[in-house]
Amino acid sequence: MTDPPTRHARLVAWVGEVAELTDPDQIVWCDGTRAEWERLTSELVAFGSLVPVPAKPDSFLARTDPDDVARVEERTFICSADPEDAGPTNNWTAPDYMRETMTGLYRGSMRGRTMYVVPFCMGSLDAEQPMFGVELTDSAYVAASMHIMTRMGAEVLERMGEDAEFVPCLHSVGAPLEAGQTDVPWPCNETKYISHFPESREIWSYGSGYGGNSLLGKKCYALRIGSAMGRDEGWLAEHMLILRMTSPEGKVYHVTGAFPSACGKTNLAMLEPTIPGWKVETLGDDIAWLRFGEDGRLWASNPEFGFFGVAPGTDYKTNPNAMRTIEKGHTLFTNVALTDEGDVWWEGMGEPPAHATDWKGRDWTPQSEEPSSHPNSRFCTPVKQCPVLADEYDDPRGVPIDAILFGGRRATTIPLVTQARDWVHGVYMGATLSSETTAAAVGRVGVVRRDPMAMLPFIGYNAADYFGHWIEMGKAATDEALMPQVFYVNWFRRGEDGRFLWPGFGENSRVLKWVVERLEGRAEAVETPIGYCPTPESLDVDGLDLDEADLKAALLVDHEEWAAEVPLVEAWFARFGDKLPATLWSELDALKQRLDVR
Ligand SMILES: Nc1nc2c(ncn2[C@@H]2O[C@H](COP(=O)(O)OP(=O)(O)OP(=O)(O)O)[C@@H](O)[C@H]2O)c(=O)[nH]1
Ligand SMILES: O=C([O-])CC(=O)C(=O)O
Ligand SMILES: [Mn+2]
Repeated sequence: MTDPPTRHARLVAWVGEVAELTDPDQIVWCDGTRAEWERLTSELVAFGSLVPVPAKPDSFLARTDPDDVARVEERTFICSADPEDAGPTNNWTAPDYMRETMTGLYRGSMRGRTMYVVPFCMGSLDAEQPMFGVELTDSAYVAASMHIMTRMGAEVLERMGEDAEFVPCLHSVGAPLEAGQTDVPWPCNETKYISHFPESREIWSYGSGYGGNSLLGKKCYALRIGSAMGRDEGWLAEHMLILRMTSPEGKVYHVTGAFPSACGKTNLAMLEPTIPGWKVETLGDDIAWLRFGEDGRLWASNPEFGFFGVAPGTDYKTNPNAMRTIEKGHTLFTNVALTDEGDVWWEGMGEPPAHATDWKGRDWTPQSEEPSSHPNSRFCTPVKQCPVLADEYDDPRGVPIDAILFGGRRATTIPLVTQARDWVHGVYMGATLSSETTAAAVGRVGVVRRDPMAMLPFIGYNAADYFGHWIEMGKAATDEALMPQVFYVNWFRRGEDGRFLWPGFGENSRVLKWVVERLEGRAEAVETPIGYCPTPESLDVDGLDLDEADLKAALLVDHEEWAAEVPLVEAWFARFGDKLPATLWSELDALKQRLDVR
């Protein structure tokens, strides 16, 4: 075996230990070059794991095992020393027990395969303290995806020097190959573990090749381990898009938005405003790290280098900038359909082709009973290809945040937009956020659950402590007026006939405009029991073909619906016992008084 291309002794020792345990045929240190990308993708094509997408330059399609299509929340663990530190919303297992169990699974698990060493950095390499990680994986699909999703390779290794801190991320698909055994296109294991050790800042993943379970810089590091780091160090790791909005007068605002998986982050981040003179630029579509700047404001940066976006529903009408991003090629698609012309297709992308090959590799026509693409099918594409990417995407400081949006997918109750009265009320809104479940995680779809700050599956510690940390961030501000204003949005309210009341997508720029005008103290609002809501006149609906009754219904604060919400919030808060910050109970009490319920 060739010498490792680094003098980082701890890294070399760890790679050696893992190789000893997992027994790969060879070790490849990834350098992140174009040649390496070509090698990885052509090998994957040769093995049948990737199919070329000839209609798009340098693009490929992966079809996963039909049972390995989404994050597995049931199999995701926070292995803190004390179970209290995982809290009631996480699966907890004692770290020693988890290490023993998974060591058993990893023993020989890379046999017959290559172990890729992927040095990566979440966020800018020029940060004061670059956030390094190293992923060891036996999946070439993961190594290729990391090329897109992260800053990685030889330059990262170089910057790590001889002793930089890094988060060790171990990943195996759990499918060793015995001599003579032929491989399958998508190796994985029925047994899956996505484990996090917040105290030692380590990630161990086993059995799944699907992005959310295997691209360990993303949800595992940047959110679960990141949130635990943020608790200890005074910052926030959040499931948020970041965008810049420029008004016709040239005033610039930065907005983050926390919506649960498959609830509209990527779409809002790349939005094309329908109102004249306004401009939106993208900074991030999934994860934001929020830190105080020297000016006392909260600054947000996106630690990722690629988009891992939901494919279905994406087209030139809904998200033209995502289409333009993938049109440039260099994109890995997962579980979408392939047309006879050699292009990708999915539900919601214009007219269906007369014939295609579906995500399971079967013939598909518009008459087929099943959709052509998995509802959680994805595109993985470089941020740099986004035509509306803001220049600051690589600025280690990020951008100063003016407003934070919380949002969910709720058919009822939650109005189009509500402004919080103050920071603590905003934290209450986030802590009680609810949404219908989606295909982004394995399990039933369409069930309403609390998803605090859209972080339910991603908080790496006790959610009650996390709420406390949010409240503390407000207190830590030199002046609360410097903190972002908080808004609660819902693009997904439905009429009695089941259709969406609000057109959404580009039209959401109208809501952003109201948000900006509230920041400027210009837009009108009515004070309701749940916060400040737009008057129908204060929302710019010029040129919008929208029924007046629908608009009213989208904005409605329905007393009965909110009264019905109260016991659900009570039950949710009760789960945290004494740990729940008392101020959140006070917020609920005040709401009950305003609603006149007891
Ligand atoms: N009706 C409606 N649907 C939307 C809107 N925005 C997004 N969607 C749809 O919701 C689904 C998910 O949207 P995304 O923007 O990919 O959601 P996301 O939050 O980025 O999802 P993850 O990447 O899983 O975290 C897609 O099918 C979109 O077409 C909207 O404003 N209105
Ligand atoms: O993590 C994933 O699998 C994809 C994603 O962005 C999410 O589910 O929020
Ligand atoms: Mn997304």
